[in-house]
Amino acid sequence: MEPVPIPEKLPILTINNEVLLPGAPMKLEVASFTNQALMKDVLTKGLKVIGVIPLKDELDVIKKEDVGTVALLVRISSFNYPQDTVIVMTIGLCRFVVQEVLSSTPYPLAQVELHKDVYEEEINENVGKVLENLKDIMLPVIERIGLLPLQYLHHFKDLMDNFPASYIIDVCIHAINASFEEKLKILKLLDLRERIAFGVPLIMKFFGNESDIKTRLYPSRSLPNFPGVSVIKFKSSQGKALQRHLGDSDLEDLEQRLQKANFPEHVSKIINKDLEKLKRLSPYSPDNAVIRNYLEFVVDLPWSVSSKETLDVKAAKVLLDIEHYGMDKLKKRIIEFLAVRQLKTNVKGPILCFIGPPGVGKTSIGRSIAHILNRKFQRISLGGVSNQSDIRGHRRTYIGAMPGRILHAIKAAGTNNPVILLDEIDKLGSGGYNGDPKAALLEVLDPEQNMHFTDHYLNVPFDLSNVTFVATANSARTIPAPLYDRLEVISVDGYTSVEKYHIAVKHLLPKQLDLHGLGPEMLQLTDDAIYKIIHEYTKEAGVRSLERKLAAVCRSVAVKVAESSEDTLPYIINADNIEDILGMAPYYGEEILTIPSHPGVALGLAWTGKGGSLLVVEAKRVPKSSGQKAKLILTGLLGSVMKESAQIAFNWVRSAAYQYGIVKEGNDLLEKSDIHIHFPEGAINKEGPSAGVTIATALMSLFTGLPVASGLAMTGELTLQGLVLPVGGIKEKLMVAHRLGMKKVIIPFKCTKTLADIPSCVLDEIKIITVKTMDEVIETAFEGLASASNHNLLSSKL
Ligand SMILES: Nc1ncnc2c1ncn2[C@@H]1O[C@H](COP(=O)(O)OP(=O)(O)OP(=O)(O)O)[C@@H](O)[C@H]1O
Repeated sequence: MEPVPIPEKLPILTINNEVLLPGAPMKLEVASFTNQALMKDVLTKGLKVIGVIPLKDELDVIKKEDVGTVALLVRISSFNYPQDTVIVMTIGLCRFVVQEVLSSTPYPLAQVELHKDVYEEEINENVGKVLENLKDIMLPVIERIGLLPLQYLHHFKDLMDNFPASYIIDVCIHAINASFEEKLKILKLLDLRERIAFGVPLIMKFFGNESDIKTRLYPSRSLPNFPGVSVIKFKSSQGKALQRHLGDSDLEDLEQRLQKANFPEHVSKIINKDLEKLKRLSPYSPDNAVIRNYLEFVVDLPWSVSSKETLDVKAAKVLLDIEHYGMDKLKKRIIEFLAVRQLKTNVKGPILCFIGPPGVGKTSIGRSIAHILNRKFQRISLGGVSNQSDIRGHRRTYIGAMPGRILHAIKAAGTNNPVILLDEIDKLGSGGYNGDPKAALLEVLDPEQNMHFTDHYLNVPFDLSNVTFVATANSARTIPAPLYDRLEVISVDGYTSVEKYHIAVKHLLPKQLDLHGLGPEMLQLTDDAIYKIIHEYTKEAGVRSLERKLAAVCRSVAVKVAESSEDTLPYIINADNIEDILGMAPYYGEEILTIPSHPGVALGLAWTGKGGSLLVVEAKRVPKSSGQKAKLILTGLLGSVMKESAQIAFNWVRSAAYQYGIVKEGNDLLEKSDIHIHFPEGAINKEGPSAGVTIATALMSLFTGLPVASGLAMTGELTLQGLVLPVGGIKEKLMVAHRLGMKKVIIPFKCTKTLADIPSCVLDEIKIITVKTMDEVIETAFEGLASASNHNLLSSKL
């Protein structure tokens, strides 16, 4: 085998908290920008050696006289999931000293001088003896405590024989896992005698029993002196021996694993071909790492490993109740889904898709399904995935090619029948330059096709028909239509304060106490403290922020418990002292918003993927510019549908103005001044038709000068005829109205049936008024004043 040429100009990889010593193997994770740039060049130019310099601080730069180690690159693997990472397997060859830094971008390049250690025939007999003894002592210890990875241990003795004896001290220091500072000092000591004098005590300290090891190391004299040490030469062929050994041992290991794996027939053929090719390739060929990574991925895939499914519907009910509070409708549907599976095992059931706001337990219900079925669970986040290759992998011809997320998840699960949760399916990006991810996902979800799913990287079909897919989304509106067709959508609603309280007490708090090593004997939260967190510290449909706040309380109390004596326990957190931990309540007094004191203001209810929210509508007359026509001005980051519904509401009011006595016959509202309608929280996108009735009510209030009844909110689409059409998200809207203490809510008549889903505590406290027309809305909003029969009364107010 050819010796490795070591150039005088070396590209430099910098590392922190670690030191690569000559003779020692090391796995380096390359993350920094400059190091990644270097690895790119290594891959494209096929470099075999680089320089590695340890830096104390990430921000340090390399300079003249720095000492580093020439590193032989044994293997490079790259991953882009879950994030871009390159892992490099290296072995230190010899020390070098930087003579000049030639450039620093995109990565440092330095003129170096290789350090020639003293060795061989000229080495003093005493030094040689010490090193030999050290080797004899260290070998069994290294073997016993597993200080080196198994595959290196195997050839450790051979390596020691092949390497210059001067490396023994370096390898031993590496093996005893000395501190960063100690290793750095060893690296910088260019004189072998000094290295031995500094290193041997460290090794003795590691063994603990100093006197014994000292006599074994130095049988003839108490301390060595090192006369006669002179120059030695580094033989690069010695590095080769090391590389060869490492390469072979890995290959043998891989071959054995491939033989043991239970591949389907069509896969075995391809694997054998690749394995033969790998054996023929030089270890320096860039193809070597590519084929090796591929084979390692293939062998790790669970071709024939599956979990044994246990399904007992009765037990499933109990488990669902233990793991989740409430969610009755959802639990019922899951039980039906499971019951069908129990009766007909090979059924290609629907793909359940849980739709609801963040933090309502969609992911954790998916985990429970896996638990019930006794299968492994994996979650794939589809948010922002815009390339087909994310799902289906890259072809192996690309540098840094990777399998797709589906096979990654299968590999991580270790079984071929896990439950895979496709999270945020509504956030799937639309086709990138590399193909549409939707098409790939459709194939994954299609029971007719997914038994032959072909990932581009794997390049042979993998059977996905045993995988149970479950999906989640925040809103059904944005799920691509072809995918929506394959899903059975189940909505998971937000929680009322009472439900949140029970979830906190039964699930979130015990979980957080456990995670922080606390028990109820150390920390107790009173009910009013929990309600205060729910009402004043969080504003959400789910319970994610609530869980975070409870974690913050546990963290803070954990510190106090650690510092205090037992007689001060338990810490009782109540509504008064919670501010000491969580700071001022951010949503304190939010209900004040719900009192529209000025004419021209009305309160609507909106619904987004994040849950329900209050929508304030403000209308005002403003002087028009002279000589210009009066106009309608709309502001508040509105989508096109919302702009249109504002136009409809305005024109309805315009046409009904005479009937309501707002203008005299033949006059128009838009004659004298501009009308400005604004939707506060102007930085938040607003879209949809459901604000129609609210806008019309705000305008009626403006033109009549009558404030809208207090504690009233509304939702409904308005037509030009003045009809009120049904809208979505009624449950979420009523929940937010309840949270904010609203007394009355107007909803379209056609939404009456959705009231069956609303918790009784909400219906008990809010009066629901169902309407078919805008006239009925006005009747309620102005408490009877605004009906046509009050024509004259209104006219007199103008
Ligand atoms: N009904 C419930 N009973 C017990 N715990 C719950 C319930 N609902 C939510 N949780 C807990 O709330 C936390 C957040 O839930 P999870 O992560 O499943 O929300 P999600 O709906 O998947 O949110 P996202 O859409 O943001 O992914 C988890 O710790 C979960 O266990």
